[in-house]
Amino acid sequence: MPEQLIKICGLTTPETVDAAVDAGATHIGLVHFEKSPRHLPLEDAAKLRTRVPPHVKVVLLTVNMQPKDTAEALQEIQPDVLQLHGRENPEWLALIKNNSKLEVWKAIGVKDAAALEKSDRFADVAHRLIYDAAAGALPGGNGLALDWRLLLNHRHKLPWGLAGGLGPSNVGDAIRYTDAPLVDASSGLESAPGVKDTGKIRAFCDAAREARRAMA
Ligand SMILES: O=C(O)c1ccccc1N[C@@H]1O[C@H](COP(=O)(O)O)[C@@H](O)[C@H]1O
Repeated sequence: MPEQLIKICGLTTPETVDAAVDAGATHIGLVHFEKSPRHLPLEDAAKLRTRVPPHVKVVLLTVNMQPKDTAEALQEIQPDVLQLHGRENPEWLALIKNNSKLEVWKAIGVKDAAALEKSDRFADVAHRLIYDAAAGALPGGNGLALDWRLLLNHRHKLPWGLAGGLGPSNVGDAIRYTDAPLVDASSGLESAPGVKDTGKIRAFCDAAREARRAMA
């Protein structure tokens, strides 16, 4: 049975990082994007990063960040993965991929089948695509789900993950319906914007693993 990959994103406190690790998240996400309620200054992100054991991967999420600032963030936080969640183009990803050992993930806002097809242009320059709802008030983290039916007949050219509006009550359906190898959640695990709920983190991880187990 393949391991269900689970990313808990937008963690901002030591308690919630520990809760995600204890609940069995495979990836934890730190957001460095000032407009987000989950934004972490570099110094705070670097401190949280040190709590994460080596078997859990740290994903740094940025949005349209300039190369110089990106280099500084990578140097300070030393993530395992860089998730680009804005309008970054394939050339920009190629530059990062060719100049570092980082895994590079590209978020794709999926509003229709054409958007999904267009994501193929990242096939050679990303290690994974994260399919999210199209941008709302923020480029992501809006709690909006994409139309999962769009994913059903798509031929994935590289590893992928499902994000957008996932929480404890729908992650099982999402996995059963789309067979997503990785599920990624943020606002659905909060009691208020930017405030993660450790009970929801645990329930999300349990539900995701249970759905995968039942499909084996
Ligand atoms: O979480 C944010 O604030 C955020 C800001 C800018 C870009 C992406 C952001 N979050 C990511 O968006 C998806 C979906 O989030 P949600 O579960 O619908 O809240 C996920 O990858 C978040 O990490």
